[in-house]
Amino acid sequence: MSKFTDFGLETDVLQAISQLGYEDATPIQSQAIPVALSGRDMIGQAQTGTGKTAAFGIPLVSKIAASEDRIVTLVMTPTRELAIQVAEEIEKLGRFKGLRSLAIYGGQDIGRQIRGLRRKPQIIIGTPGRLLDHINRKTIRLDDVQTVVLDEADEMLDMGFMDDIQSILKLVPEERQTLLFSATMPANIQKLAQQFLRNPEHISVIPKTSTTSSSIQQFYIEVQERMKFDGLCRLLDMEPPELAIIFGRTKRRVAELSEALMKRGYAADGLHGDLSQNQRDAVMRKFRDGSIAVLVATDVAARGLDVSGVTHVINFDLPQDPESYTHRIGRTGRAGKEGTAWSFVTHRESDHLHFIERVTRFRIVKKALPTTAEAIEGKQRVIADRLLEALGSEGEGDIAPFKGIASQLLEQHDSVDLLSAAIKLLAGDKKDVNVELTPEDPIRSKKRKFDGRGGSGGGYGGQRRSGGYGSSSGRGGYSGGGQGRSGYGGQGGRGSYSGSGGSGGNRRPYGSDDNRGRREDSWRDGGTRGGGRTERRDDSRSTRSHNEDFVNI
Ligand SMILES: Nc1ncnc2c1ncn2[C@@H]1O[C@H](COP(=O)(O)OP(=O)(O)OP(=O)(O)O)[C@@H](O)[C@H]1O
Ligand SMILES: [Mg+2]
Repeated sequence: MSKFTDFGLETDVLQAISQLGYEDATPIQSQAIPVALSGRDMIGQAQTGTGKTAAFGIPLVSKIAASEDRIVTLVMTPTRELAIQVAEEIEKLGRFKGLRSLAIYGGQDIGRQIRGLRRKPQIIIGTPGRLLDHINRKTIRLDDVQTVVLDEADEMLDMGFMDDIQSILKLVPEERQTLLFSATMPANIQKLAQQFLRNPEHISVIPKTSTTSSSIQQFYIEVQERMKFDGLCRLLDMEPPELAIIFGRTKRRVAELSEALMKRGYAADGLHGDLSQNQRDAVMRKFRDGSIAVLVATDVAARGLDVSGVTHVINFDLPQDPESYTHRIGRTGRAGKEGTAWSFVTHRESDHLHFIERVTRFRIVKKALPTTAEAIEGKQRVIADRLLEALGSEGEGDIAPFKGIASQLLEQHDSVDLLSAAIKLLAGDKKDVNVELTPEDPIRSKKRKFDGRGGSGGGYGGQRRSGGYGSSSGRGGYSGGGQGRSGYGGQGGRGSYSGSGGSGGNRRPYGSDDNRGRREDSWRDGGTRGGGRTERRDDSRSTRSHNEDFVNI
């Protein structure tokens, strides 16, 4: 564990860190910041939610002179939401130095971005497609870039951004520093690193295998496909989340599911790649400010998103890969908080679940589908709490104006009957509202060679936290005092596995057996030439994008 003052950072940067509420560096920050400051290339791996953004953000802002008026730093992220979020954190870190950063992503008015570029930002945070658009329009030049960060690099490859990343990096001077960060390090990352990084330092802060404390409790429920929706409603009723993210496999699935939840009275909305960027931004805003409690999303929300207060992640559909599972559930249990992850597994998918368990070395505990009685009880508990809250601690609250009618009603009716009727109304039960979901096929397990002993072939970073925050076990055990946000614990071994179809660094080939295939953002992010999905490319892959199945997040 280190103090931020140990790194010899400027006062302006230290002030920004303290304003963010960070007291001590997390383990990945402790290890990565000095290396990144030294100018070396680096591969950084640490669990979800442990502060990787600041681990590269702090050295980035430290290295840039306030007087600089060229683009000297380029950060690439796989999704638009992540570009926005990382840009916000970097903006905050560079604020007192007066640095300027700009997010560049598809779906946003390019004119607005061009105006932003006139402010001469030193740091650009973008998705590869739109970055290339700007490069081609000559609105962005990369000749002066000294540092490149690839956040969630494996995901960018999976989304089909390899060619774009290569084209972009070719335009960045070879004399540069390249940093690559992710929570998971599948095999294709090694390949990318070999190509683009020079003698990188590997920093890996991942916990030892453990069956004990974890900040994320993980459960699965075996359920028939047609029972999933009712099961989900029962789960949400039994264990009402503060905020929950529910992952569905495809855009259609997410659209149907979010609509169905709304019909049943849940404060939900959907996030997927068929929405306009304005709609996507609006949904994220509502989720961040708590006006919706349930975000239903495709894997577009699986990576990097940091929303505080997410208590539950629910895999309505299992993800294709163990990495995806790790990233999805990592949307909860962040920055020292606890979280719960549930996964629905159809009978035919149980092998796939066990594959995920084996690779990630998570313990995912089987639970029964909540019963209707448990759901009702959970819901009633919440209503009872709301009633008591309205009553106020002194028994007064703001209820005085209602007392007259309450007394009148009580003269005519039994008090228990009356209160029961009030609870029934508050429950707003809409379980008779008819909803329809198109059934999904079970996911097909694409088992890969798995080597649980760990090793050089791309160590897999599990999410399991051996010591949790404030742990005294494990290197990097950390205990935060005071009012700041506290840190992290645990470090250790890892397993590894290697992909079978990893040629060209893409683990998800476009073959017909893969119902995920190339993902939406890779098409959309360049979409300034008419906004269509296929405009950007005329190579053979474009044709596939006509098929919804290949463009589904
Ligand atoms: N030193 C720190 N002390 C307390 N909180 C921190 C610290 N550093 C970062 N955080 C907070 O931890 C949360 C997670 O950080 P971040 O999003 O960078 O995680 P990450 O490791 O990139 O996760 P993911 O793998 O999901 O992308 C954020 O809310 C961030 O503000
Ligand atoms: Mg991150």
